[in-house]
Amino acid sequence: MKVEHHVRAFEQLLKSYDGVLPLHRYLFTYFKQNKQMGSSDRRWATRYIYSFFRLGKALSKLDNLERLAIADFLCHDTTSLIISKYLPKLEESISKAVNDKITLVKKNYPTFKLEEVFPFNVELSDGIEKEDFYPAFFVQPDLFIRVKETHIQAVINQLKANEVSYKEVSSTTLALPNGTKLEQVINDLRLYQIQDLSSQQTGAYYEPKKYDYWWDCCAASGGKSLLLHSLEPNIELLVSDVRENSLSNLQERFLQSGIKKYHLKVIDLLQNNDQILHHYEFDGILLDAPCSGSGTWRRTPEMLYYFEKYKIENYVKLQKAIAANVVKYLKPGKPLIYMTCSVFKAENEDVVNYLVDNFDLKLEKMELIKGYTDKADSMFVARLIKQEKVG
Ligand SMILES: C[S@@+](CC[C@H](N)C(=O)[O-])C[C@H]1O[C@@H](n2cnc3c(N)ncnc32)[C@H](O)[C@@H]1O
Repeated sequence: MKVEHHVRAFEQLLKSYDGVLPLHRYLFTYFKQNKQMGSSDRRWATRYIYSFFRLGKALSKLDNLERLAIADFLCHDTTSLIISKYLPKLEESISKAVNDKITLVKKNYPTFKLEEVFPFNVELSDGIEKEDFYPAFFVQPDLFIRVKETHIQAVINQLKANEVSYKEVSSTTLALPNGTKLEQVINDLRLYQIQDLSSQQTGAYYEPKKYDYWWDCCAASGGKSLLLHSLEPNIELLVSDVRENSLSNLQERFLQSGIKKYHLKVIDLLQNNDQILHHYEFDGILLDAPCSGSGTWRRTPEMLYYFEKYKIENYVKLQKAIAANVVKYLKPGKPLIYMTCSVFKAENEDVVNYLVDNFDLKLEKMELIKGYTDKADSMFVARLIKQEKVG
């Protein structure tokens, strides 16, 4: 295959994509419409476009193909026709560690600035080390599954039988190579849940008790609810979201997991919901808020290229409004678990401070879970306790 062929396929794809749809969904339709592309074409085009976006806005004055070669060099340990043609001097270093490759790129392109990979001049949450955070964008995260402790050996046996490599992260978590077709390997869907490591780790903040009544108020397809349920199956649970189709996915997943007893409502938390909820009082609320998703952009690197800073403020408004609307349904002494998959302080600590300043809430603990050191997403989680009324 000729390099010109690779170049043409990449350029056409880049020109046609505008950042509106998530890239993986766009590619699915694009390849369907471009049936002349064989499986090898599709594989290379996918690799190149993802590599390209992982470079964010770094070296933006260079020609796109040279940028692509640099990006592909940083993201992969096997070479490509584009690297051979546009970056021959670095090709022999392809298998070096990412940080060594970054040093080489800096030496050859003195204008290369790592901070332009994540080009948002915005304060990050406490504890993020930029020297680890930025290079992580060149490394594809793993696929994580959550498994019941009692089932983990059965899952491992099936992975071994199918020669799928895995890492045991904990007694309930396995890391697998991204792109593993799990449904072809493990036929019993009840045995595992796909859930990022950092999402799983938020569970340490929930602390549900037997017979509690919990509300997952931005439940989407139920990832956090399923985690909550695995921590304490004897709870009553209300799940809600503004998007009805997400809740259909949730129903499907709950069914597969054998969970039959729960309440489900479509609720828009920007509206007054006293009519529907006036008699509710919860022992715990999970608020996994809509957010920029900046902690997950290693999986969706197109966002490094297309996200616009002004949107952060819109998310913050949404987060504050939703939180304000749910706190009143929490019993005194009980926790609101505020979560985002953002690394921006404005969506994390600043929202928590707003909640503490404006409502009867006391911060018990909060943390930015740094997935970038574990080939995972990053998540923020805070546990806030509603104060007992005095007098
Ligand atoms: C980060 S996602 C939740 C993910 C989910 N908890 C999980 O673990 O898979 C945020 C959710 O908030 C929902 N949302 C956005 N605006 C909302 C609103 N006004 N009222 C209720 N839910 C809303 C979105 O539909 C989305 O499903």
